[in-house]
Amino acid sequence: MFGTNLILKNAFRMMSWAGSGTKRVAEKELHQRFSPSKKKQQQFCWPCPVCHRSFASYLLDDHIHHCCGPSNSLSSVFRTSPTDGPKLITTEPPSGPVSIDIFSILQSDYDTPSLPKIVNSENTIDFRNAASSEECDRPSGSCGASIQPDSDFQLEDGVSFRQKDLSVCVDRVPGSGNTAESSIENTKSLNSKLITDGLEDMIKFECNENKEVPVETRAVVARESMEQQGSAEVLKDGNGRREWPPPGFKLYQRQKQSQAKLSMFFKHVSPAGVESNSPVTVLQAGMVLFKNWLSLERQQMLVQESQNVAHLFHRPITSGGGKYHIYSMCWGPKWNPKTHRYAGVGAEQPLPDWMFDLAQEICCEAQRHTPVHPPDLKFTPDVALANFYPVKDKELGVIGIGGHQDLDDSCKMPVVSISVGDSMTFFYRRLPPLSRRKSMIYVSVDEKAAKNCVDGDTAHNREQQLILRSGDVLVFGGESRLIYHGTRHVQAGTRPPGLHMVSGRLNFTFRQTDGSLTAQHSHSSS
Ligand SMILES: O=C(O)CCC(=O)C(=O)O
Ligand SMILES: [Fe+2]
Repeated sequence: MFGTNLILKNAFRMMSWAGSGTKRVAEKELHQRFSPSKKKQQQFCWPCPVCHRSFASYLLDDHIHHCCGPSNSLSSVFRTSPTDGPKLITTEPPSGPVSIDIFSILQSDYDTPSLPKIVNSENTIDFRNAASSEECDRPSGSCGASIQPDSDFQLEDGVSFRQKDLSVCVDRVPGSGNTAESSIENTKSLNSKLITDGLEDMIKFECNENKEVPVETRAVVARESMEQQGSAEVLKDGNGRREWPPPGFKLYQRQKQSQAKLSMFFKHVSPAGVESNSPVTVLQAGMVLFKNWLSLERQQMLVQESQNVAHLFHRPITSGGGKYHIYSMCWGPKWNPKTHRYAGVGAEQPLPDWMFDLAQEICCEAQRHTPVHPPDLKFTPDVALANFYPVKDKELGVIGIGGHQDLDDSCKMPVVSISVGDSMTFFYRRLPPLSRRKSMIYVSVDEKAAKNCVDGDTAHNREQQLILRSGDVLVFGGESRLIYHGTRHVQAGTRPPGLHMVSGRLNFTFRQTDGSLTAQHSHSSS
């Protein structure tokens, strides 16, 4: 729509190991130069679900033990029952024991973030400064490596791995423009391929039939800026055994491990979410994240506004006739949950002025960082959609919104999204994945980009994930207005202690309809 080419040219840049010009530096020196300080290793923190203080991931387990007593007592911590209808939100401070769903934090299942693990077993992967990109979060700029399983497979985004290939992933610091230099110790003859993709560089070392990644291989990834350097080490035992699935990976469907099926195993094992430490991050053109932007007071005001209209929250109907596992309501034009259409006349619930002002203020701020709308226009939101995500519950099943594009409203204007309450993972891609493109109507900002993507999923279209916490604000417009996005796993007990709200997450999205009041709502089933 804005004539933007979404395909990153030269996304796959071939780098020959032998001819890459990578500086060979003595191993010891590499260690000193590229191993991040202890402080950096500790950068990635998780909040304790009970006291909400943050701890380095590897300390959290211990802390929870001290904070809540022995782990068996945690199992008796009560869960909140599913909230519904008018009882959606409480303005009363919680009394009695803090309500947490400790299992969703401590246990790793396919839609629950696994705590980062640093595995040092003999025959598997030893991450010098972080964990594998596929299994958990890494501190920004760090890297992880993994030896591939005993069969060929293809990642969802079309990157294929042959047996024994090695991959090393490094977070990119958004906006830095730096790409990684790579080398692999002990190995002179492996081809390496650099796959650059938004937030991440992945270096794939290709083995051929005669050459495989030798025992005790050290892959070193160097970056131009010292800040972003790191190293990862991959160890195999003398027999070359590897653990399958790799630590932290979960096979969620036991099927014949054909090449096609293997890719399914990797579907939900990508990091639980990229956590940005900086207050403002331009994630890609037209998409900006403001961390902890909204004061607790204004978050509480949004909770209160939702409380005032709690009776209007309903479970929207999916296109298949089922019900979403979330509760929604809409300020502005009346939105019909059955037809997924705005009624257009007679606002059922007018958008409060202060919320309008807030959305406009955020949009102006976003526009200062990246174009989220045409410069000659002003964002005048007339719709605010509130979604309430209860914590995961047996009855409701998996909570979240499946991948979709927001097509109901003016695509010239951005979507301004505010998160309040428990944290949740937000995933996005530039276009729907190939598998979904066959079954859904999708829209691309740029015809050419869509055409280029038609035959496969390029690394450029790789899924990215964010953890949206209470007070975080995300704006997507301009070139990112039609991102394919959705939400998954609410992290119970992660909301700020001062926020008087039951477990779960509230999300507010402000949009401008521009009279396009009959467009079909595009949510897929959750
Ligand atoms: O909850 C969120 O962060 C996203 C909600 C969303 O995508 C939508 O309402 O269309
Ligand atoms: Fe959406």
